[in-house]
Amino acid sequence: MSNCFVMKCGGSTLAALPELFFEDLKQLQAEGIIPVIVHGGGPAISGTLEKLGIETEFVNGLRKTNEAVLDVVEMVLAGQINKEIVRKIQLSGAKALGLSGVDGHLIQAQPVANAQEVGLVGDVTHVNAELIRGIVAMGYMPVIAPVGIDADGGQRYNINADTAAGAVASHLGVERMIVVTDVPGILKTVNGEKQVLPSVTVHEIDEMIASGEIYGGMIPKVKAAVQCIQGAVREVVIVNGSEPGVLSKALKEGTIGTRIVK
Ligand SMILES: Nc1ncnc2c1ncn2[C@@H]1O[C@H](COP(=O)(O)OP(=O)(O)O)[C@@H](O)[C@H]1O
Ligand SMILES: CC(=O)N[C@@H](CCC(=O)OP(=O)(O)O)C(=O)O
Repeated sequence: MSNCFVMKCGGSTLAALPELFFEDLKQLQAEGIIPVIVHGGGPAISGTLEKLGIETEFVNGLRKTNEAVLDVVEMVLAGQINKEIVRKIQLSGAKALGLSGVDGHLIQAQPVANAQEVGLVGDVTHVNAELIRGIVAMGYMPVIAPVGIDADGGQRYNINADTAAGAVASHLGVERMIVVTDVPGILKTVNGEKQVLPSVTVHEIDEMIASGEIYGGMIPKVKAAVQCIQGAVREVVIVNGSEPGVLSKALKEGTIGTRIVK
């Protein structure tokens, strides 16, 4: 789908996204550059778990998930956050349709390799790209919450939103994925100062993970990016959502954020 791009919107930045961000989305759609949105919501999930007195813990960036945690993940991601994003897009005047990976078997998943450690966390095995194409053809922006379902339809899985977005981008065959977060790109300390890297290679990413310069929530982003660009996706750009006109700049000018290229 050469006219589509996948945008992953992180929980870290959702509350800070200015009205202009949604107007930018609408403008892109009007120009025929169609966003397919996959969102996170990690901080909101943690907040609700805390209110409910349910303990939460991360192992290598993945939330340890049991059935009680999964209920909250689904409620917050597919309910609260998904509808909040849909409302904001609709307020900008564009058409959006929210759904989770469960709807129409949109994101099929299986347990991750370290399921014994993290529980009901999923890896994506299949994406119902036809459904996404159908929604886009009807003039709606798909807004996808990263809850997956197994092939039988009996088991839900919590999927890291970066991983889910990367899988959607790969299965859809888009050229670009934009990862919207709360930092202006991948930062590296040069002469004692943090600088945004305009672009990085897979080799540099490996080095930065090994040295600890890429850590925490940036790890699933770069891993999803590296996996994506092995296939049809040409580049992944990491940008800060609160910067004005960030999407247009990333898509049309290429002058913002960090680009991860083949
Ligand atoms: N090298 C790096 N450059 C920039 N941010 C980094 C780096 N390594 C780790 N991070 C962290 O990754 C965070 C973004 O990931 P995360 O908090 O999971 O965001 P999101 O909710 O958008 O997925 C940044 O706020 C920063 O703390
Ligand atoms: C397995 C796993 O860790 N799932 C994530 C899903 C949400 C997410 O990834 O949100 P961000 O993009 O805001 O980090 C979680 O439970 O927090």
